[in-house]
Amino acid sequence: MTALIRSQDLTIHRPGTSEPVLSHVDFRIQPGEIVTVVGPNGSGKSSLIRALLGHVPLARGRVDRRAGLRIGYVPQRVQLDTAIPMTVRRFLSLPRRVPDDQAQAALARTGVPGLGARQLTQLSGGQFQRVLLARALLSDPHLLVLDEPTQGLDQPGIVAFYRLIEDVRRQTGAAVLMVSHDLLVVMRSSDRVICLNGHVCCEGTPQHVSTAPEYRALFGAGAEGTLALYRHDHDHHHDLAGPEADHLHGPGCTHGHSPTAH
Ligand SMILES: Nc1ncnc2c1ncn2[C@@H]1O[C@H](COP(=O)(O)OP(=O)(O)OP(=O)(O)O)[C@@H](O)[C@H]1O
Repeated sequence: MTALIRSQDLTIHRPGTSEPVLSHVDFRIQPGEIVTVVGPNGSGKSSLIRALLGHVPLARGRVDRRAGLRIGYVPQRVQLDTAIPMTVRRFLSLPRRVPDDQAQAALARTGVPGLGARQLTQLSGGQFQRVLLARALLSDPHLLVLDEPTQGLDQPGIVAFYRLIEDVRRQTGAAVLMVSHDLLVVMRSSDRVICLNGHVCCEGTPQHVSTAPEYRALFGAGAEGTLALYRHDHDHHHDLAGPEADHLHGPGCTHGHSPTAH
């Protein structure tokens, strides 16, 4: 298998119910690819990530991970016990002790050299995200998985963080799977974008997706960034001014298209 991770018909239910959170997701990520998952709140982005990592049970379908695959994961939320003082250096050695030179190299690579002695609670949001990324890089991963890595950052911080991700990909060759709400930056930085709303609504290269009329219908005319994400509704009809072939539907995609809708 050339893909690092592949899912077929991935379906997950809300725990203890038969209510689907995600249905029939066919997914794959190739070595070196940057793939970003976008979608409204509650659309199943984090659930997809967790299912691909094997952290939640599947109701149906399968996930295959390449044998020996090393993954560096930055979860959406990291609970810090602020009552326990912890330096960046110590944090980098959790759960596995790493030598000083590796810790320093990881911090340097993510643009925060010399922060080792700093308390975690004294970091800015952007510095903390970079420390999390440094920790994820310590295992020399084939695949970096980042769930909303730029939440809480301002616009320059977001742009700088994505630039860093691209640098890391270039330097290490690691593939990157990200969840993001930062549509404009996503469009610039990703090889492929997947739009979820309980199922795969559409996917493709950013260039392809951003020029498709269906993209404008999904994300707003002009695709004016983050706000546009909240304006689309996949279970409404989409404006169909172009060839429908430009808009790839996942299996189970239930929304219709109409030249007159919206
Ligand atoms: N452990 C859980 N128990 C019950 N429901 C859950 C659990 N985890 C997720 N869900 C539900 O599954 C749905 C998808 O949640 P998920 O966190 O995957 O969405 P998301 O797209 O990542 O959202 P956001 O953009 O807000 O982070 C939501 O309706 C959520 O309430």
